[in-house]
Amino acid sequence: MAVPASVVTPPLVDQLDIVIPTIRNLDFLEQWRPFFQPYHLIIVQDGDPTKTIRVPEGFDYELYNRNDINRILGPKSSCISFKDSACRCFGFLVSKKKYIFTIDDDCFVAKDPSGQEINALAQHIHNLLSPSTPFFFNTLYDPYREGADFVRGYPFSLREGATTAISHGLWLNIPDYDAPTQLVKPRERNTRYVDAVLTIPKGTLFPMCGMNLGFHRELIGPAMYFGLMGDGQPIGRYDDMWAGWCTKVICDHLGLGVKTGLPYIWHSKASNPFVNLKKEYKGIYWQEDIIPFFQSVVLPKECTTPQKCYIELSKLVKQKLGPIDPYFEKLGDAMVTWIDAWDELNPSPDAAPAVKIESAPKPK
Ligand SMILES: O=c1ccn([C@@H]2O[C@H](COP(=O)(O)OP(=O)(O)O[C@H]3O[C@@H](CO)[C@H](O)[C@H]3O)[C@@H](O)[C@H]2O)c(=O)[nH]1
Ligand SMILES: [Mn+2]
Repeated sequence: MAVPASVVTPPLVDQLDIVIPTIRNLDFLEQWRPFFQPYHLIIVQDGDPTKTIRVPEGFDYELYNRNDINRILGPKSSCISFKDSACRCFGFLVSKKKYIFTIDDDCFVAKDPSGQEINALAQHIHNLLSPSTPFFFNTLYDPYREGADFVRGYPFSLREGATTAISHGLWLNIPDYDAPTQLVKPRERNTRYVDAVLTIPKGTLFPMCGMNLGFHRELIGPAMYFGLMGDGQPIGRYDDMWAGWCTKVICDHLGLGVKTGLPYIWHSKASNPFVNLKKEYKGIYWQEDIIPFFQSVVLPKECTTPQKCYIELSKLVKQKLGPIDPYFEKLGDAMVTWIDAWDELNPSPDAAPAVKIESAPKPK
């Protein structure tokens, strides 16, 4: 007998948090209510902490503003950006769940070509719970998808695939273009719905956008730091790019998979290209050196956890990118602070307690 929809437990409902960075209101949640309501939200309020962000009724959430970040992290709060969507990584830090889905507050429910509303969260969960194929490219796309498989010539020894660590979704309407592209193509809209999920091959970097992103927090969360951006920093809007480059080289090293493609969201708001250009221009120039750096990264085999990989990467960032600009020295140090904060808030089960637990008073 079919189980009524009302009693079907949504997938990973107790193992996944939804992280939303915001400087606006959260009315967009009304459209996502059918898909998001069963899940716990972590809202990271950026900008003025005295501003009240209204959360629609009926959602289970925790909300953190800058005062909370400073209170919880103390001096380590210096690694969390202010006045940039990079602040979202604080939500990754304080979550206690196995998976994260992060979405921007100007991203709405999109429709597939049949007119069906897309449950982006469900698709990310499917992507994360099914293997990736980073070691050998399957030309029929996702072989684990209903109605597809591995094609002739695909080694059987590789068909088990790799555990998926990241699921990178895309956007209809406003594409995530950089400022120069936005300036020359102000009216371009993405209307192309490509019904595919691809594994990004091992050894290949990609420009990770943070607006519609799922990841396995336990496997790669420590590397999902969105860097030093926004207020007081020489660069902005490279938060997700930085996290994507760091996580991809670490996923490659640890044998984890990264997927891109479905699901689509409807991205509604084009940010100001002139403001974006001011934030991005150093990144556009620096990335011509940053990319070759990440392409050259080789992590030692002793780096068996994302934390160890990340600390090793921070040393290389300072050593190899520091000569470009003192910013990278600061960023390398902030990467270490991030890991310290991660380990403080997420002590591993076999680690010594983060704080000394006073021995219980002896019975009289
Ligand atoms: O100072 C800020 C600015 C924004 N936010 C929140 O972050 C997301 C994204 O903001 P927005 O939609 O205005 O910017 P986009 O240009 O569309 O974002 C793309 O560029 C990346 C920026 O690095 C971002 O991840 C991409 O999606 C919204 O939720 C804002 O409310 C903020 O917290 N602080
Ligand atoms: Mn946006």
